[in-house]
Amino acid sequence: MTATTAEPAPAPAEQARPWQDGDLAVQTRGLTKRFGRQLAVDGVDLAVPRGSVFGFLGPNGSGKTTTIRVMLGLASATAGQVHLLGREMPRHGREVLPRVGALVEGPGFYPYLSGEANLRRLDTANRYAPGDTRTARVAAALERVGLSHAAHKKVRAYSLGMKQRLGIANALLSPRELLVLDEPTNGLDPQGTREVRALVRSLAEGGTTVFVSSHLLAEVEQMCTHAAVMSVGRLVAHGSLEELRRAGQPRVRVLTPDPGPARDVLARLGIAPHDGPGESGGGTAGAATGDRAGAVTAGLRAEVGGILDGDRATILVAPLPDDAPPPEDIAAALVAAGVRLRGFAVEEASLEDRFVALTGEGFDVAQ
Ligand SMILES: Nc1ncnc2c1ncn2[C@@H]1O[C@H](COP(=O)(O)OP(=O)(O)OP(=O)(O)O)[C@@H](O)[C@H]1O
Repeated sequence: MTATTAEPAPAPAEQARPWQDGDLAVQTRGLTKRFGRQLAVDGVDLAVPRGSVFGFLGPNGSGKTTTIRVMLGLASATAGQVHLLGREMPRHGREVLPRVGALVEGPGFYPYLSGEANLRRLDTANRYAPGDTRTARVAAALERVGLSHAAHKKVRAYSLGMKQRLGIANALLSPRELLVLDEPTNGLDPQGTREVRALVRSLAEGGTTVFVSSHLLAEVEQMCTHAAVMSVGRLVAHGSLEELRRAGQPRVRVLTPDPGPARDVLARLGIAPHDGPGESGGGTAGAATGDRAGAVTAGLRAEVGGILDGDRATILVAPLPDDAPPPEDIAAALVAAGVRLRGFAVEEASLEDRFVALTGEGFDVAQ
């Protein structure tokens, strides 16, 4: 279909795997896009369940917009295939695209026209949109995004958040089975961000599949039921948020004035603590893993209260391998070896830990 001959054909087993078109709003296989020598999208296999709010997460430049543009037929793939709403793209674009609303790099609005006049103009340009229902559809779309009060205001007087919502209203002018929103909260202030996130959630409640890209992990956690994570053009994780959380490696956290012997015991059990700054001064616990550990350190300090007085203590943090003994046995082994314990915890990895581990980059977790 979209593929050129630049890449090898898929293996026979790949071709035999059936497309799950009944259940999936978007499915890609081996999707690849090259710009000259740069591989912007590298063999991406996406499966977006119908009815999901699907977060497409990745740092800047990881290939999200390029994937979206190829998905929608705005750019051609170098190799690979895309099915949108069960139909192969771009071959069936004419049939499929009227059922897909998209906000990619924002539509061009005329600043000297009102929001309503802009939507009418864009709807007129859509040859699939029936003219006799235009007025009602424009009013309904403005209402849907909470812009009825500003319908007759010139767009140049709109805030960035209002413009973004107008862009979403444009995507909603016709009934849509799938909405594709590329970084819809980018550049918005906190109020605009909250409005757009609430809007995305409410759109999904109506049964529309929403595919939303973001570089903000917190945003995806708040809005989405499923997510895929991109890193340097490749898909590095994919699934429901629950599955992604479960896939994280739990870790053990030990607060002790005896870090040396504690390390030895952990090592005997096949558990290797991260190298941290080691012991801290001033009678407080030492942070072992940088910024995030700072918050945890404060928590532990509160937990152990006054017993830290006058002593030095260290927090050791280590990922727990699958075959590690149960937590009670680890604690017992530490105590049996004479390690004095002031705190001991086994905790699940957060999604943030997991994604940082997968992409090798920090996500902006603000907002
Ligand atoms: N038209 C183009 N020509 C050449 N390189 C491009 C083009 N479009 C994107 N790229 C490159 O492809 C890579 C992926 O870019 P893309 O915009 O898809 O990433 P992204 O994850 O959407 O990032 P951002 O959040 O910053 O938009 C980047 O290195 C980018 O510079």
